[in-house]
Amino acid sequence: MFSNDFLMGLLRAEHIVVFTGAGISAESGIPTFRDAQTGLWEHYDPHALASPTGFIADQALVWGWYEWRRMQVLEAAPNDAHYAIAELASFVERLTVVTQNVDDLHERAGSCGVTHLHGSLHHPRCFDCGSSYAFPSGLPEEPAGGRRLEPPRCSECQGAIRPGVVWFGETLPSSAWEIAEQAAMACDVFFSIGTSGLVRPASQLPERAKLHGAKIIQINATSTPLDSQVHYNFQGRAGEILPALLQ
Ligand SMILES: CC(C)NC(=O)[C@H](Cc1c[nH]c2ccccc12)NC(=O)[C@H](CCCC/N=C(/NCCC(=O)O)S[C@H]1O[C@H](COP(=O)(O)OP(=O)(O)OC[C@H]2O[C@@H](n3cnc4c(N)ncnc43)[C@H](O)[C@@H]2O)[C@@H](O)[C@H]1O)NC(=O)OCc1ccccc1
Ligand SMILES: [Zn+2]
Repeated sequence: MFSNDFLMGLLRAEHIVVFTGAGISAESGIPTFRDAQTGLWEHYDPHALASPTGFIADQALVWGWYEWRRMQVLEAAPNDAHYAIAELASFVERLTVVTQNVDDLHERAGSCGVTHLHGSLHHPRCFDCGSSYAFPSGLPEEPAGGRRLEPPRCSECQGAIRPGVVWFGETLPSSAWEIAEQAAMACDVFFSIGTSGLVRPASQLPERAKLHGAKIIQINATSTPLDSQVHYNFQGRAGEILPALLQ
């Protein structure tokens, strides 16, 4: 599967960026955005739920959706793709993980300094004053009827607590975007793993890296707009391809 010059190129790399999307958590049982709307949430547009307008329109529906997703993440475990990335970091000089995912599976697999471009399910805050909110320990309460759950109230201003994620129409945390852009422009190898590459500005990172001379490697179960841009394209499941890389 991997040519010698591919492997030599990798081991000679000074700085590797690993850019991931929902596809890397699929083998941990976390539905991707594309197939998130299965069963319970089948008839809900994820972009509508993942937006300030969606929250203002129906706080309990949106909070219920995010508690359902947080429950899945708490009950899930990293898969071999997450572990392979954590292990790869020990073979190379510098490795930066940049993810669009709001789960903590990279960290639970041992990756350090993971940059979350779109926030995290584990850091909620007040919609009005921004004060942080600490979840009670244990699993989230099962939303009644599986969907609606009133969000908790802020202890500072009684405002509604919102998920600590970046919603559509919201700008990315400038510090996270800064780190991701700098890493993409400085790296010599850029992996794009498990992402359909349709959401901006994150989707601009691979081409930014290529413009600055990096070798672009895609690992994805299906073809994406990146196919024609990359130097190496491995179509398949990340949980099978990445561990094979380290054999
Ligand atoms: C949909 C898209 C067109 N929209 C955008 O890009 C918009 C900008 C925009 C607005 N209108 C537009 C019109 C045209 C173009 C762009 C826009 N972007 C924004 O709004 C961003 C904010 C974007 C962040 C939104 N938040 C997320 N997540 C957090 C929340 C939450 O999670 O609930 S995005 C969310 O969706 C994206 C899903 O994509 P993927 O991760 O790639 O997942 P997907 O399911 O799509 O694909 C999975 C892939 O894995 C593969 N796969 C599956 N299994 C495996 C497997 N086992 N192994 C390997 N691969 C596998 C599959 O084949 C598939 O290819 C991720 O980024 C994820 O984080 N902010 C912004 O631009 O601010 C400035 C601004 C402000 C005001 C107005 C204008 C601009
Ligand atoms: Zn508040």
